[in-house]
Amino acid sequence: MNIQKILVIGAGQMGAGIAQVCAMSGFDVVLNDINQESIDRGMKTIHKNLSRQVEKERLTNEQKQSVLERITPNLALNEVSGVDLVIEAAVENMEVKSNLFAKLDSITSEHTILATNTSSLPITEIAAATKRPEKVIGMHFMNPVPVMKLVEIIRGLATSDEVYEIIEDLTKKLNKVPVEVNDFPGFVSNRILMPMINEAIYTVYEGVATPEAVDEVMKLGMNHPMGPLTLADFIGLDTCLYIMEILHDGFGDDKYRACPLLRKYVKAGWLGRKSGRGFFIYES
Ligand SMILES: CC(=O)CC(=O)SCCNC(=O)CCNC(=O)[C@H](O)C(C)(C)COP(=O)(O)OP(=O)(O)OC[C@H]1O[C@@H](n2cnc3c(N)ncnc32)[C@H](O)[C@@H]1OP(=O)(O)O
Ligand SMILES: NC(=O)C1=CN([C@@H]2O[C@H](COP(=O)(O)OP(=O)(O)OC[C@H]3O[C@@H](n4cnc5c(N)ncnc54)[C@H](OP(=O)(O)O)[C@@H]3O)[C@@H](O)[C@H]2O)C=CC1
Repeated sequence: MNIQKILVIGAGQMGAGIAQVCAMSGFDVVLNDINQESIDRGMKTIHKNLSRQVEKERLTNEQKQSVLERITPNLALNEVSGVDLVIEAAVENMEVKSNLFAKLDSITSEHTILATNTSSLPITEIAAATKRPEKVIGMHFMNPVPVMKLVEIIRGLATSDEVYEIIEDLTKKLNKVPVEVNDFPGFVSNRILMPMINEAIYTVYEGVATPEAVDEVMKLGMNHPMGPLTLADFIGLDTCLYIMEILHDGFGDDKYRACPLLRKYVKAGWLGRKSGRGFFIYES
């Protein structure tokens, strides 16, 4: 199948990044969200990223304009047609994703592949909300999408070989590197990354060190590009908490219990960079 038109759902940090890289690789993109403000914010981020590429003389102004023209913002899923692939990047919540996939199943053409950028939820369960589980697949991009090379590709129980190959091929066309992993909570990336972030939060919670000190240790001592608490703020503390809960629930092992300090911050609306405050404070 020849993919030409891609619908990206959710214009948050991941959806905007995915829309940008798809448009930069020549695909027509529809960027959907339930909220006009999120669409505006997402489009502004894409503009900013492309302008930086123009300043660095990696793109011409004309190329920037044609990338932008390939992205159509959208607030009404029912109005979208002719889509070959959907990449869903809405909030990390099974109920939201199941409802979305059931709706997508009823409004898209029979040939349309339905991919999810979920960072931890079971692909098989999301696929079960549709009547086309063979066409449902996990396509897990990393943040920031325009920079990070990896895409984890996850088959659900029923995902067909043909769909897997189409998505692997598409990932390469987006200049990313596909790595296939099995459908287990958190896949590989977040099964390893998130317990480290959670442990960094426990280290602060138990008074072992300040957030600044924890991050310095991991940056200077382990050569991580960002300390784990800066990274948690960057990912979004709400998303980190959802992922820990999915790991805890999915494996039933207390080693994945979310730190109470993480819960407290999320309850306070301290979601990290996107809300202006998390472990650190950010200027907007
Ligand atoms: C939660 C999940 O499910 C899975 C996940 O995504 S987990 C998160 C995975 N991501 C990470 O671990 C990121 C860790 N951090 C990093 O790799 C680096 O800090 C970083 C790439 C984000 C920034 O790199 P840096 O060297 O510290 O900063 P900087 O020099 O400003 O940026 C490097 C490049 O990235 C670009 N960049 C940085 N942040 C960006 C953003 N948010 N969006 C787009 N581009 C960005 C810069 O423009 C720059 O590009 P050029 O080299 O082309 O000029
Ligand atoms: N943050 C990260 O580092 C990574 C996240 N992911 C995954 O990507 C997904 C998105 O995360 P992220 O971009 O960080 O989250 P954000 O909170 O930045 O963005 C999510 C966006 O989706 C919108 N949304 C919520 N429900 C719907 C819906 N039913 N239809 C359309 N849009 C909807 C939200 O609108 P509103 O704000 O109005 O609720 C928001 O604009 C999650 O599944 C997450 O686990 C994957 C890899 C990395």
